[in-house]
Amino acid sequence: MSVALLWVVSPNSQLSNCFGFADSVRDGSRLIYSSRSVCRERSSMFNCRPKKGRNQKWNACAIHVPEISSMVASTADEIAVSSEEKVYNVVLKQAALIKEQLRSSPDLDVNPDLALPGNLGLLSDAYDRCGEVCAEYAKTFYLGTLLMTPERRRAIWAIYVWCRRTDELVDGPNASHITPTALDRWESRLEDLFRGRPFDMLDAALSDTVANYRVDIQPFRDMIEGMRMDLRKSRYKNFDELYLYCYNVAGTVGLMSVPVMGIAPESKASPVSVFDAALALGIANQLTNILRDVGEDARRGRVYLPQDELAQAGLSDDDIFAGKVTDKWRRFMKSQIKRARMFFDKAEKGVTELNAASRWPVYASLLLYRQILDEIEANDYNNFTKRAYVNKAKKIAALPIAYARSLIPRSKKPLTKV
Ligand SMILES: CC(C)=CCC/C(C)=C/CC/C(C)=C/CC/C(C)=C/[C@@H]1[C@@H](COP(=O)(O)OP(=O)(O)O)[C@]1(C)CC/C=C(\C)CC/C=C(\C)CCC=C(C)C
Ligand SMILES: [Mn+2]
Repeated sequence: MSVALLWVVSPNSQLSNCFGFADSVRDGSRLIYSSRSVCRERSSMFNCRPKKGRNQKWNACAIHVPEISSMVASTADEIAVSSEEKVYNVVLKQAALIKEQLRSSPDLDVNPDLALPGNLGLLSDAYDRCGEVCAEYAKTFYLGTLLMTPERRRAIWAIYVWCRRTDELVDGPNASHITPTALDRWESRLEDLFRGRPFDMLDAALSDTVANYRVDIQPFRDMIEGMRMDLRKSRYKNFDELYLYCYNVAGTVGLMSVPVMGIAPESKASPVSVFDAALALGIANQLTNILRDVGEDARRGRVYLPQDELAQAGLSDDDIFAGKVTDKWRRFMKSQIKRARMFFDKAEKGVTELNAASRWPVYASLLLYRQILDEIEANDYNNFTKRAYVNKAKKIAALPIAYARSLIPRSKKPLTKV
């Protein structure tokens, strides 16, 4: 006989609340847990974790938050490890690396000159080239990086360029020739550059960056895994699967960036909560990207929206291919937008914990990307034939707002205490 332990860990307080035990848990008429099967509701706002009781093995935890949760179900006593849990383990590892660094050299978050002296000129050219690529592909973001210290700025450019090149493998002009083997080769190049053996000058810039900052290889490997997912998959069963994809292709960017951007020395937030906020920004951006590109992706035979949520809304792939904005579609989109906004809200709380000079580009990208959701609404949810975009005037207006917000001191109530 198994029971459900209703366990909620609030991400903002790290307080755990046990809500009690049950044989079955229902949300209205929907059974979300029964003692005969293990069903776990996942949510990003509430970390549900299984706990062992004194005599009982608690099989599940459950709390239903319809807008942000999805279900991972398995049979018998086995507990399926959700994507959120897998990703959270990566977050914990990144936070541990930063903590270790703060312990060993609390005042020095950059180890400035690990580069070989003879190569400094070449290295500087390599970083300059990264800056040029960044300016070409992401002008606003590039402008934002100019406020950062020169060391941080060039390191972020190097990360940007590696991410852009990785994305181009599956999204660029040669995408149709990209095979899993090509991605394996890209991954061994990554391993090499982390060992100080870069393949080309752009890799050399990243090689130098990862030698100078506590940047872990795992998020980079995971991004390549996201690209593999794009090669083998064009449907996502539920939000759990989509969450993993979003982590791989975008949440990873947040995890790579925090060690370079730096946590403010006066921050009282735990490194875990800052990485968690960075992860949330990546997830929010990717969810927004998916909501913006529904029509475009469908024309490439891809549907990133969770299949189970579509079905619950009475929709199917055919409705997406038909591309008709109906009330059902509007309702569905409203709930998807709501979830994306929740991730943005979570991310926003973390921005002020970053080093002051790194906040502006992050805030700017958050405000600009979040506005795409407003534009989808303004288009009456027609993301089949209309591309939601933020016009130049709105973009320009967002920049001083982002700047002003990045100057506001950290909130008195930190994300989570250390
Ligand atoms: C300040 C800032 C934004 C820093 C990030 C710099 C950086 C290294 C960016 C790399 C971005 C990149 C090229 C990712 C490859 C995969 C990809 C294309 C992801 C999509 C980006 C949007 O790009 P676009 O609109 O051009 O999409 P299309 O290719 O046209 O479809 C993504 C949607 C996600 C990118 C993810 C981020 C920008 C997350 C950034 C998070 C942080 C910097 C963490 C901030 C820290 C806290 C505490 C909030
Ligand atoms: Mn897209």
